[in-house]
Amino acid sequence: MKLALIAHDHKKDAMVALAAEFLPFLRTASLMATGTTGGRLVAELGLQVECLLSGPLGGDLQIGARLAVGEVDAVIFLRDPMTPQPHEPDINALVRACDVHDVPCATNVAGARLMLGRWAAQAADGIRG
Ligand SMILES: O=C(CO)COP(=O)(O)O
Repeated sequence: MKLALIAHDHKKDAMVALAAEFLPFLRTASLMATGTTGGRLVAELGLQVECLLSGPLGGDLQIGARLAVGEVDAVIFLRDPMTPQPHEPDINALVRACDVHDVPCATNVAGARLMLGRWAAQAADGIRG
């Protein structure tokens, strides 16, 4: 499973808590993230994460480009709906790329829990054989 993880500043604590909740599964996944989000996941949870550019510097676009060529299976993008972002066009481009390529995209914790819960259970079933 190739997962992209992205969180706006006010959602970064929630992303770290979510990742902690699903740590065993996430350790088995191939992770990429925008720069600051990824840095926190590495520093606070010891996850292996390919850290791309920070979102405002083009990280969302990098993830969108990777997704367009089949290198991303799902996106968890904890957006902050209350704060205007200078790179709003990049954010929209990434979410649009998910829709164009029919890649699952959770934009809040509840949706992300549903996705991760299902995949974690599938992975556990696979391990049980
Ligand atoms: O701005 C972001 C996504 O649009 C997130 O970027 P950072 O993870 O670098 O803060």
